[in-house]
Amino acid sequence: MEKPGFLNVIDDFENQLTDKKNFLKVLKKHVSCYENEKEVLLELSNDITQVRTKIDLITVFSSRLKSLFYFTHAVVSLVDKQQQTYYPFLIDREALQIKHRDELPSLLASRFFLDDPFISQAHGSDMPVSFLLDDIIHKPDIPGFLKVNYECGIKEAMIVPLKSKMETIGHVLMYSDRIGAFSDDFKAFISMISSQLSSAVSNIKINEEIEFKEWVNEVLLDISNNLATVRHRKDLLTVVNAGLKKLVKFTHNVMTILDETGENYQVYVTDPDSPTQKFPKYPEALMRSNPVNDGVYTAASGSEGPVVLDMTSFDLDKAPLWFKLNYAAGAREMVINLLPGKAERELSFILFADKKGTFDAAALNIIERISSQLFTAASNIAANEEIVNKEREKSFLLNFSHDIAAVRSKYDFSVAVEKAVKKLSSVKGYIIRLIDNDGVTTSSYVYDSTATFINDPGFKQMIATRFDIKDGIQDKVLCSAEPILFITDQEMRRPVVPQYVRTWSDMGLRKMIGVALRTGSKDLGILFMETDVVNLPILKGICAQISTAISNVLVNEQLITYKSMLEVENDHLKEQINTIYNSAEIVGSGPEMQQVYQLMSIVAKTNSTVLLMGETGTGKELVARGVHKGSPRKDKLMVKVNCAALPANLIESELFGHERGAFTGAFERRIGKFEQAHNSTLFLDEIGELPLELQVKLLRVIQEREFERIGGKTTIKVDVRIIAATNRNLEEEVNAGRFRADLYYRLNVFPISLPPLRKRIEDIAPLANYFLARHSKNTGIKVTSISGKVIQELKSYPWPGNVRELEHLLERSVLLTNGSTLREIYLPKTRFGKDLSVNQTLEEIERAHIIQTLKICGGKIAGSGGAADVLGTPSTTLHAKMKKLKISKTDYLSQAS
Ligand SMILES: Nc1ncnc2c1ncn2[C@@H]1O[C@H](COP(=O)(O)OP(=O)(O)OP(=O)(O)O)[C@@H](O)[C@H]1O
Repeated sequence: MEKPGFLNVIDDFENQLTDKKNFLKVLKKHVSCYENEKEVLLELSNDITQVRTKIDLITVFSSRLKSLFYFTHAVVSLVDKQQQTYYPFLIDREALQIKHRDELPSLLASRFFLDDPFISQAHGSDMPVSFLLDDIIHKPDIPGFLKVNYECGIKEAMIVPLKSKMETIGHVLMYSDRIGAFSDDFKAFISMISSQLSSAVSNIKINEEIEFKEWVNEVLLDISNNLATVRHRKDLLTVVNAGLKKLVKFTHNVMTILDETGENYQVYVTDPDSPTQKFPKYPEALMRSNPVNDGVYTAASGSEGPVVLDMTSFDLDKAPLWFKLNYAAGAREMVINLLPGKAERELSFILFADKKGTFDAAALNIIERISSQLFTAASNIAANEEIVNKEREKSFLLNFSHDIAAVRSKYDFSVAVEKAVKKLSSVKGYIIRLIDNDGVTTSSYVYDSTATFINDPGFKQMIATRFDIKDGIQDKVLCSAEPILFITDQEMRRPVVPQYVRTWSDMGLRKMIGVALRTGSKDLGILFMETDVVNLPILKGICAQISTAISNVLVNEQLITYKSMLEVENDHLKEQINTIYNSAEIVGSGPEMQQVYQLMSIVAKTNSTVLLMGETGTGKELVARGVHKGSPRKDKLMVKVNCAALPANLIESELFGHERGAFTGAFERRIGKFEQAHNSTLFLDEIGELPLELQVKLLRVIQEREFERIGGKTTIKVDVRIIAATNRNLEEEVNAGRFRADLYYRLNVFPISLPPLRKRIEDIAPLANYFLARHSKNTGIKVTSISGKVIQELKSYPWPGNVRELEHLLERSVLLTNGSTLREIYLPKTRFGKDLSVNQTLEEIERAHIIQTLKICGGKIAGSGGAADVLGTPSTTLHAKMKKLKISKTDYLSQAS
């Protein structure tokens, strides 16, 4: 191998071969110099082959080479063949002459073109090239680092090409602040080690590449591990960026998602460090839905893998808002990658950089690898979000159903709805319209009281107006099982625009969702709400519950109205009862009579026919008068006809009147009771006694309210209210053929049964006192009280003649009494069969009384009207007593005495 150092020695040697002595001296010196150089070269060679890292190589330069030659510092640059550039690869920072210059970091990060006037002098050459900086520094396109070196005092530079397989892979750039540093020796020496240096550099580069790849893999693995734990969308980019920022020099990023239609995309998740956050329009950009054919997204669709976009090449005016904001934040290059994998809705991953050329092949490779991990993470998040959403929906609807279950009034309802709807964060306003009773219009029921526009005159008018259901909007909602979305702008283009749509437009309500409110198949109304985001399951759940609540509130409101109506009516009835009770002087306040009063008050005001039933003397006529007095006819006298009192032919005339000469003895025209009772009440007492032939005539008057007098031709129309009374069982009379069924049904419109006195023992004392007071007042006999013994006796008596019998008994007894207290009562003997003797034992009296009562009750012991009932004792007690007193059927089923 030829060694330039050795040749130099020969040259020197040749020059100095002047004499023999000198020759040997020179030879010796040069041989030792050569030996020394050889040794150095060998050592250096050894060192270079040991080089594994940049530091090893730096040591070669800084200690080994510097011990042989003078230079200030050396830099190894590498060539990027593809881009035709070179860039610093290895520097000895300590020795660097320009280490304190501000430009250093940017110079170290820069790339320089191979055709610049500096490197082009040596690139492609096999030998080192040195030159004075003064000679080239003023040339155009001189690289910046050379200028800085020059400014720092560097005077000379040497470029040593590094070659591998005939190709220049880089250069050693050596600098010196002295002219003449790069001697031929130096050049020859560095030439000799240049191929070793090239191998060392390539080894370092390969090592570095391997290490870098391993590191990238490690970082990606880290990201992947961390992504596996991400459950929430908001954490997604934080986790990704923590690793990705180590690998790619992007500034920030964002992910987008397509909507259900596949025609629009919007932000899925943003980088928490995005510089666009500072812009006022940031929230709008977050919410905005952008068409996929907006020019930017279009560039990515259809392409497999990441697409790099030069942001400066877009027309900003036409670009989507998010693009403008990112541009304004300094982004100049972006890469957009549609996430691989089958997702329901396409996701994209977008990264921004402030410098063009940031996203090189290596960066794109990493972005592509991250994208597939992102897809898996997003799928996990989507699954998690679905679970969380379902849970949230469930608990939301549960809370709402709790609130709604407590709703009783419209106010409660509006509070519950407002609370629930406000939780659906995106709702800007809502209104519930209910279908009116006419079934063809709707009216506002409740609306969002917190909305900003509620005081607007247009809104006020909208809630005060009834709108036709068939307006193309409301009917559309009511015909649909699903919520319907109305875009206000589109609806405004209808030929006929409903007034409320204009109000939506004026209020800035852009998108209105209409949902039918119905229970079962019955439509109640519509919920309109303005919202961007609709959670269909929640909306449907809310509407189902709202519908139930509305129908409950409406029913409740109706009940409250009815209740207050009933209360008013009840008060009125009570008043009427009092009037009737007082004016008719009906005595008795026991439950049986209370019921009678109740019925009287209900029927009094009407024109209904009343049928009074009850034993003789129970007060049927009194009640008839009470009903009349409580009726609007009270100002006219009630007319009474006793159907039992007259023979059939006379009753007819009595009822309908006759014309003169109608029959023998009819000397004058007679006005019948029906005519007399015109505009008043006709009381037909003892109706059960009415002869059958007259029953037909009566039936006609009752049905047609018209009749003719006997012998008369003109039909007389009357307005008569009929109250009939009987002590017979009319049903039995009908069955026996003695009473016409049709008349019975005509009369039995409003039956009132008067209880016998024995069934209302509690009324006996008040009645007795009442009659006593009345009688003593009428007769002037001052008997003012009744002894307890007498009251007891009165209570024990069965009163077959009822109140009338009591009234008469009191009359008689008062006449026979001395003193102011009635102490003796003269109950009819016949009822007990024989006089009660003072000689009788209590047991005998009791036995006789029970037998007598059993006889009156026809042998009936238990049940209504039975002896136990009359005696006011439980039937079991009566049975026991009868057994004890040896009362058998023969005692009471024989002829009643
Ligand atoms: N609850 C009462 N309070 C005061 N007096 C009463 C009461 N019930 C009946 N009387 C009196 O008893 C008598 C008989 O009553 P009333 O003529 O109304 O009975 P009635 O059922 O129509 O009898 P009849 O079937 O025999 O015609 C009357 O003098 C009446 O004033």
